[in-house]
Amino acid sequence: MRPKKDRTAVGMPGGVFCFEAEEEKDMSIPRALTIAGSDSGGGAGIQADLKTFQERHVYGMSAITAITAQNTQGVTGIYECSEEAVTRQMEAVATDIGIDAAKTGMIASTSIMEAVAAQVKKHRIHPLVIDPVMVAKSGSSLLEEAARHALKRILLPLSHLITPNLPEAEILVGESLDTDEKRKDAARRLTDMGADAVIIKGGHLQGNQADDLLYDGGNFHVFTAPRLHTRHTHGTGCTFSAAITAELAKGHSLLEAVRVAKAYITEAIRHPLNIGQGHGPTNHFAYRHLTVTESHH
Ligand SMILES: Nc1ncnc2c1ncn2[C@@H]1O[C@H](COP(=O)(O)OP(=O)(O)O)[C@@H](O)[C@H]1O
Ligand SMILES: Cc1ncc(COP(=O)(O)OP(=O)(O)O)c(N)n1
Repeated sequence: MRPKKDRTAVGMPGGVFCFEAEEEKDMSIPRALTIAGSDSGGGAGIQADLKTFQERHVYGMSAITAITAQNTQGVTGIYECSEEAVTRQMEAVATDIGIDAAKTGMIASTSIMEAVAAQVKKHRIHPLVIDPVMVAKSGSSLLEEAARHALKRILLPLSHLITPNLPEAEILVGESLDTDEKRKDAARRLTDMGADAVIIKGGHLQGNQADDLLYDGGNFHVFTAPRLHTRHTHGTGCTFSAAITAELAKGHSLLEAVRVAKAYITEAIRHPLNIGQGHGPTNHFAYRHLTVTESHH
């Protein structure tokens, strides 16, 4: 929710920066907040989220929950922020700038989840996308074991959309999800636990497709894409949930937001940057290139 008092902004008419000092304008650029961990390698977490917001033409803000020392090969250190630090970051942006949509990423402990939930309620932050980050693809745990239940109890009921990957969905419902029917049932159960909608991502599926299953509380929708054969998939989940959040911040429907986000992440994986020696990051320039090319035809 945005604060009621007048805001001022430097404008971006037509996507071009404009430095008009004499007249302060409210250009109403959508604003999105990411509440997540920092990835020093720039591939996942806060960095992926802010890059995605920027590419989707949304003003990005951050509340950092933890600092990770991380690169394309793995995580070598995790330094959690205090509850007060997280609270103050959220309070600062909510009371001044305003938030049209927010997402969470790595929130490692129950106490930080509680601090985040208190701010979400206090400032009526909505829509909220919960990416229930548990384990990095490199294998490092990003969520304390004890906090898995807290995630269901504290964050899930606040979510407009929860975006588990397959292993995360299996942990949340406590069983293996090796068929379409089981995945559908899991999605229904996650909405019963309090999420408005659920998308079980298909990046970890076997086979030639990376299809994502969305349950919007009433109907199922499948967002399809061919599986791209690359090891450069660091930050795919963060990028995808950030793209959904950006489109929701613009006021788009959930279905439209997921449609755009699926196209964005598919292109970001299709054109790897080949950065680092391990699992390289998604390419945030790829979709821009695609849309520019499209507009010339
Ligand atoms: N190899 C791939 N080819 C095409 N799409 C992929 C691939 N890996 C992941 N995706 C897509 O990226 C998004 C993030 O999914 P996933 O990788 O499962 O999340 P996470 O990073 O949380 O494990 C989903 O839309 C998924 O279908
Ligand atoms: C700081 C931080 N947050 C989240 C993740 C997990 O990112 P994800 O998009 O799920 O992709 P992988 O890193 O698992 O490839 C992270 N690694 N670091």
